[in-house]
Amino acid sequence: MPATPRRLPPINYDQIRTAAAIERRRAIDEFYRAIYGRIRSAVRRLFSTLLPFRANPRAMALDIKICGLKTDKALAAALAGGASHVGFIFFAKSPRFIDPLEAGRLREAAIAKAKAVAVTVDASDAFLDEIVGKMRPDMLQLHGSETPERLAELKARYGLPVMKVLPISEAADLERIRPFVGIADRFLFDAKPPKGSELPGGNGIAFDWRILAGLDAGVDYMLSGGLNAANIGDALRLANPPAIDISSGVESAPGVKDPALIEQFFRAVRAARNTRAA
Ligand SMILES: O=C(O)c1ccccc1N[C@@H]1O[C@H](COP(=O)(O)O)[C@@H](O)[C@H]1O
Repeated sequence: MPATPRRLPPINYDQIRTAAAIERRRAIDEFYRAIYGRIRSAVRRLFSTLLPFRANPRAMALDIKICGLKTDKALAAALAGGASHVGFIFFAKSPRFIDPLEAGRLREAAIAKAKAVAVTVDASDAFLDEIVGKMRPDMLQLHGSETPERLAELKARYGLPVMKVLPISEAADLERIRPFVGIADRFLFDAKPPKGSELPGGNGIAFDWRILAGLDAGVDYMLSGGLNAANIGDALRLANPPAIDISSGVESAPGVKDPALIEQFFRAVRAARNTRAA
């Protein structure tokens, strides 16, 4: 009997096309993986070269807040000097108190130049509503005994960043940062007010800046309290803060800002920073 010719299985072109497509995809993936790997190592090499320059983020920018502004001239001097923040005081007993509507008028000049900060002390919701509505601050400074819960409440209510003030006189006072970490957007360290003072801030009193030298570099804060043109060099050298805040040090009398003193303060800051950079 003649052998029945063996029939070859039909060619499955779909299978061949699929296998070729898979192979092509694999080759393309391989190619991109190799390129991606090279780019990643190049970027890593670049960053490790730059790392020493990133080691001290505080060596770069310095925010400067001029606080307790009440006049166009003082505000103009603060902006001309390069203030990053301008502060308005909403504490009735302060000689720097300003009406929210007037602060709202003044702050217009600062738009796109400096952040406008509303300084409040254990203010009620009603007063804060008025301040936020009339002045439209970029940030709230809480200079009273506000709790972390109150901070969270205010952040949710107004959608604004909050700066919590902590009075400092000894290293142990820095422990009070803890409950506010992750809630406060920034801290402001001020001296404790003298006994009997009606003002929680704006007293022109400094604390020992060396206390801040060992602070974790991740803590963002403003150094405040008794700063002036004569001592700012020492303050920057001893604490190396990311930001500074000044009020009575640029006044000719309580609540009276002096544009010439504001200019002099900025000059002193620049001189101190140039000396340190040299
Ligand atoms: O300045 C005030 O009158 C004031 C009132 C209530 C709360 C805070 C106040 N001022 C803040 O304190 C700092 C430090 O002031 P200084 O430089 O020691 O005079 C000031 O910048 C305000 O943030």
